[in-house]
Amino acid sequence: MAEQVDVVVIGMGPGGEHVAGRLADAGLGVVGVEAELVGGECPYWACVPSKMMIRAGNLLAEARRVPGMAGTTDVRADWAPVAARIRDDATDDWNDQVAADRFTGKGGRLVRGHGRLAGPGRVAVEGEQGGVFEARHGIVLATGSHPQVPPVPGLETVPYWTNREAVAAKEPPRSLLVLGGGAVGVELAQTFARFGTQVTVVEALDRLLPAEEPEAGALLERVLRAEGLTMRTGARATGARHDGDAFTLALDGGEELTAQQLLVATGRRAALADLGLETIGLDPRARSLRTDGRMRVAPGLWAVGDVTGHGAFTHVAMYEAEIAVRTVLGEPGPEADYRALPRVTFTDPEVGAVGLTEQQARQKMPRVRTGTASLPSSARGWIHKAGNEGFVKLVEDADRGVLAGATVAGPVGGEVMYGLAVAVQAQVPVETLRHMIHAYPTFHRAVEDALRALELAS
Ligand SMILES: Cc1cc2nc3c(=O)[nH]c(=O)nc-3n(C[C@H](O)[C@H](O)[C@H](O)COP(=O)(O)OP(=O)(O)OC[C@H]3O[C@@H](n4cnc5c(N)ncnc54)[C@H](O)[C@@H]3O)c2cc1C
Ligand SMILES: NC(=O)c1ccc[n+]([C@@H]2O[C@H](COP(=O)([O-])OP(=O)(O)OC[C@H]3O[C@@H](n4cnc5c(N)ncnc54)[C@H](O)[C@@H]3O)[C@@H](O)[C@H]2O)c1
Repeated sequence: MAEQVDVVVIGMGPGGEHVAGRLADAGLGVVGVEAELVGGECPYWACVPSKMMIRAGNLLAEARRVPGMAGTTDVRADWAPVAARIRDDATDDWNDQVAADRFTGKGGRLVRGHGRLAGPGRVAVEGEQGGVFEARHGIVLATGSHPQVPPVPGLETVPYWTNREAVAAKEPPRSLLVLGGGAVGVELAQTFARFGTQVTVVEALDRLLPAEEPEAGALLERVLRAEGLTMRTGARATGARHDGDAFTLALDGGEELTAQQLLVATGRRAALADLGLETIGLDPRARSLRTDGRMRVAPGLWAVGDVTGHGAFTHVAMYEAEIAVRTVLGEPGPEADYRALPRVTFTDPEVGAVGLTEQQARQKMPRVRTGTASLPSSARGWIHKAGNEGFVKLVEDADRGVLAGATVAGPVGGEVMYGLAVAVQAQVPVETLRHMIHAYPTFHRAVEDALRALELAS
């Protein structure tokens, strides 16, 4: 016998927790189904602990920049406070009681177990608290994503790390192979290297962060090499093995790389395989769920977060969650709009980007102009000196005279990018940006230089 409720949310990561909490606050009878920890990947194994690691690594890097700028330092890295902070402050030793109480405190009902669709409007939950629920208003799918592991022969048999083991590490490995030079790979590679790990990054494509502007990947590769990391871009792994002590990756061309640990950071795959999608006529092998502007997948079924394929970011999950909430509650508001989607890779230099890259814009728009300015040659970059690498790149839809995208790499690049995100979202004319006053001597003044370069571009 199915239990009648208003809404069932499957997956209580950032997206699902937001939907479930807001709907419970609004007085609906909400069941939140969670197989692991309420809060999902972001607070326990991803954004939050990785940014704590990065903060610690950045402190070390800044201290190492003191000589020649402000005296002398004797820097001895210690992972213990990082591991303790992740265990105690970030994850409560991977215990979600606070998050669970936050949801039930709003009147929600948390059901721990694996949820699966069981026909239209029905969810079956496996687990001690399991059962079958019939949702009067509808069901929200927010099951997030899993690491995608490439079919490298031997890889499936070795005890590699994913982001989960990396953020839970009690000490940094002596040496680390990082397979994949995307956001996870470069953030963690740089951090461990700053704590003394010998790091080699293996990226199949010809540059790091291949989804971003090529200039960003080139800059990061240069900086990471200068920090002592080994880079193998354009390298395909053809085999993996582990002899009990060390991992070996064979590359096409015959080279073999060996290290104490191997981190696989080759992308994520939406968690859709075991969700009963076939019971409502959807393909369980789909890479993502197709949603309309109000996050609807089908009548009475919504999806938010990594499963929608609009960008595997917490801010996307929460943005979509709020739209889904408004849809369920019948509240007015704009539909989802991804034109000004911001991304920040928290390396040092930080890579902030919004909207389209130049290549994406050229595929969509008849006339594109770009303008780039170098940060070290701006007044603030020159003053900043050590650690000033970076640039601003603007991509203009030249027929409309508005920005289609922008990238800011450099110190606090993600923060500097915000002004440009507003410009992309609000379609501020480039002519208006050109006549703004940019405070002196800020990093964002390099935007003015990039606007000048844009004007000179044909
Ligand atoms: C190392 C790393 C660093 C990152 N850093 C950032 C960052 O700095 N900024 C940023 O914006 N994003 C970052 N991300 C991405 C971010 O973590 C995700 O985009 C975000 O967590 C997605 O939220 P979600 O709600 O869609 O899914 P998830 O966080 O994946 O949560 C999904 C939840 O659903 C549960 N679940 C799945 N299937 C079922 C089922 N059938 N039944 C019950 N429960 C189920 C899971 O247990 C999980 O708790 C990072 C990712 C990684 C890997
Ligand atoms: N700061 C942030 O916001 C942040 C940080 C980390 C992760 N994330 C999110 O999580 C997602 C997943 O991150 P990710 O870095 O795992 O994925 P990704 O898709 O960003 O990068 C994966 C990289 O691995 C490479 N690759 C794939 N197969 C390979 C192989 N066989 N050999 C060598 N390289 C291979 C790809 O070319 C790509 O460069 C990101 O796209 C992002 O949405 C965000």
